Amino acid sequence: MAIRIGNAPCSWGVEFADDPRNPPWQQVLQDCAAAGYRGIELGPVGYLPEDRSQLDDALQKEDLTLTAGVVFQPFHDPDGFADVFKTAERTANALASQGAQHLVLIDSISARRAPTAGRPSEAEQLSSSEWQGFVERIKTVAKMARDGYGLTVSIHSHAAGFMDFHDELERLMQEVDADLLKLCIDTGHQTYAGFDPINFMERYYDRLAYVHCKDIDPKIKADVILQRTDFYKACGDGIFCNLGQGEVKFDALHKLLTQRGYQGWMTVEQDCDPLLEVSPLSDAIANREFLASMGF
Ligand SMILES: O=C1C[C@@H](O)[C@H](O)[C@@H](O)C1=O
Repeated sequence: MAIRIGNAPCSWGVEFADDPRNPPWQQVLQDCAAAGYRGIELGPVGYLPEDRSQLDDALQKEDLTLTAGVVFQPFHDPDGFADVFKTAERTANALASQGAQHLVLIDSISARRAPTAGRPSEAEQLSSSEWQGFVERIKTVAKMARDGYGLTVSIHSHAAGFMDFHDELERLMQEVDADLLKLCIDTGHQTYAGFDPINFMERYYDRLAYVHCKDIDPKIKADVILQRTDFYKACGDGIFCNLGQGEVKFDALHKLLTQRGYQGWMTVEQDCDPLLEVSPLSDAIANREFLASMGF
């Protein structure tokens, strides 16, 4: 199996399954296939049909494979964990029923962290007991998905959550068993957080399970850091740009992945705000063409 390229519903602005601004899911599958991708992520569970045969038919119609799913939820919040766990189980079930391998865990955006996205030295830290609970909740979900559904579970750092900056990801890697928790590198979020995703990937290559491809506009990043802009405004300002137009070194990514013989999916994600003037289909086409020009 060579490197295969997929996309994800968030590139069409889909972040919450019940958001009335979401495009019809059939449209997303159709666009994704038309733009040249062979795989699609699940998106927030409940957006794509949870009925197995309905989803089967829809994927087959577009010649798409379901690749992975994210649990983008507040792992930092002990009071919300029952809901997080239920969402994770539904996601794991939907993935396993389609034979998708990857479950990706992401601590969602917190009001305590959004104001300091991109600025590790100013960001509020979890207390030591909060951190312990946070790690336990990640482990609990990972065990459920690995042992109950046979999935490969990885952590994904994300701007404005409590698993974002280099030291946090490093600490988690050290504290959680490699058999339980793998790594999903997101080239955009790690660049936004101020560290080099390719270096980190190289260091932890043995734990690399899956890759998300995003790019970051360096001028907008510099400006949001200087102006102390919060995460939401940074997204609205267009910090996540088309692949190849930002500072991520996709040539180095290609070199590393091919040298190491990476086999599996790599997913393009270009988060967009559906309230702005966006063109997900043309962005998806441009991103696929760019990756092809890099040898992917
Ligand atoms: O993996 C991801 C899931 C998305 O829904 C999220 O908004 C995005 O930033 C991301 O990296």
